[in-house]
Amino acid sequence: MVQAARRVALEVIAAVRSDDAYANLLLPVRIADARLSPADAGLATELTYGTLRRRGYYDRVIELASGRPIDEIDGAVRDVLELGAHQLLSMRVAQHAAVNESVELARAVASRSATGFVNGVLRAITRTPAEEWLGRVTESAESDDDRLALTSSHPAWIVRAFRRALVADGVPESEVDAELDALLEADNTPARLSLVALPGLADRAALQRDATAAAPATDAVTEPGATAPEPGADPEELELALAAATDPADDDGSGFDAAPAASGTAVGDTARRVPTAFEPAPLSPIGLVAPTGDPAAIPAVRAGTVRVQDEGSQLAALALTRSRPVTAGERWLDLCAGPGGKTAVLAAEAGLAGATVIANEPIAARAGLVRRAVAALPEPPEVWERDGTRLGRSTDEGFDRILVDAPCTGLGALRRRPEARWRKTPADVADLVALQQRLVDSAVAALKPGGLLAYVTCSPHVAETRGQVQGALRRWPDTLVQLDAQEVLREITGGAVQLGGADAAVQLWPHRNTTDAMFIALFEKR
Ligand SMILES: C[S@@+](CC[C@H](N)C(=O)[O-])C[C@H]1O[C@@H](n2cnc3c(N)ncnc32)[C@H](O)[C@@H]1O
Repeated sequence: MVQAARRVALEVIAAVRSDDAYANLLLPVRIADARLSPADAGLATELTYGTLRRRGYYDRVIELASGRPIDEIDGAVRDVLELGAHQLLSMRVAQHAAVNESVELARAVASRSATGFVNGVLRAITRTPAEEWLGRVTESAESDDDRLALTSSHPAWIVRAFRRALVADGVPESEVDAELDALLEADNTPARLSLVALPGLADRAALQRDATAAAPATDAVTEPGATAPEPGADPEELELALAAATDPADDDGSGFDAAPAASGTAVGDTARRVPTAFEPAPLSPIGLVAPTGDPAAIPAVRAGTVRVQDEGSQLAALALTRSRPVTAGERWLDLCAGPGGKTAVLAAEAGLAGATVIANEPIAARAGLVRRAVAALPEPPEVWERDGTRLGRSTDEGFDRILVDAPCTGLGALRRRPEARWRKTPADVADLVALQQRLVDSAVAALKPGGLLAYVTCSPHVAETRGQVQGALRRWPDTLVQLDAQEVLREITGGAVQLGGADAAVQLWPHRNTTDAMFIALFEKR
């Protein structure tokens, strides 16, 4: 009998490979189906996330240990080998348990001959210490970026894109290698749990009280299935999120930071543990962070007045709402709103200042998530389901502030989605850049003279960030003026934010700011 945690992990890893499943959506469902104990749920999460994140490295080790190119190994066998390699090289699992359970898994999912192969390869891995494997993998690299790609388990094109983005953000040549190392490492480290208290609806002190009240007296954990393993992951919402996430027009680069996919949080270590050690977020004036835990245990989260949201996303929304005082009656547009994380912040801020918000999201399932995200607001925003690229020319009334939180590669949020790095290709960048440009042009058309535009991505790729800013200023030389988003962010964070870049745009980084790598540029329409 294979331990249930390993079986669950293998099922999810296999579904990610063969059905393009999203681990952070599927895993909670499988954990609940298998009725895993909290300890096993934590183990299954570590096995799944760790294997998916580091599979690039494990594949090279498997090639070296087996003498076979990874592409020539059957997919199901490869899944088992990667899972076994993760236990042998990165976890403190007893070698015999890792090997024997892997052989049993191979027996269940592959041919009889595969069990011997799995046994042989994993035993070969055990004969060399983990540090030596690192040395052998490093030696097998053909260039510096190739070495970094292998050891940090990222595709080489992403390593190169990060290097260019760091340079574009003003990192001196002599410091780029160290920063790149730190950035890649941050992608392999689960994010802290990050929450936003919606302005006017919840406050940070109340949340800290709630969290303490919800915490059990001992270090107990909640029953599996008794609370949602991920924020808001009740079956209905999960279904919606799954529908949205599997929509081919979407992919996961679109920044699910407020829906169930907020899950890159450190659920692996202490799945379903009630978060207790809340602290005010270091940067966001409306944020809180906790090392780990299940936010669904907090009443305010269940009520929708407190939401899971990366701190960088909070700052992006606040950059638009707080860059200058709001005049009552202003009309705001969230052009690419799904699943609604930033809409909720915009709408809460608008509610306090007497502005109104319209949220737009063309994918119906994601528009549904936007409606849910704002359901706790006394006056929820109207939700449109239009193509944002055409919206600008087709609206009669203009808007005073527009957020373009553009569909992007999501390269800035890889720590939250363990498999995402293997799904992206350079070709995605070209398609998204063209779409982003059309969305910006549409937003400019929809903006009133004197209105504000925030262009935001959860990617640091230069073509999606500073390239888009330069393009917009080139296309709209007499219309757009870039504002100093760095100054705005310094103001919002009370000077706490550490920024690079000699220009007016903001690039946040996981290794520097402990946020996703959000990019924020602000413009005013003349
Ligand atoms: C980065 S996500 C937005 C995240 C969201 N602002 C939040 O904070 O939760 C980008 C969104 O743009 C949507 N999108 C894709 N194509 C679009 C289009 N042509 N017009 C408007 N939105 C679009 C995607 O479906 C996705 O929901």
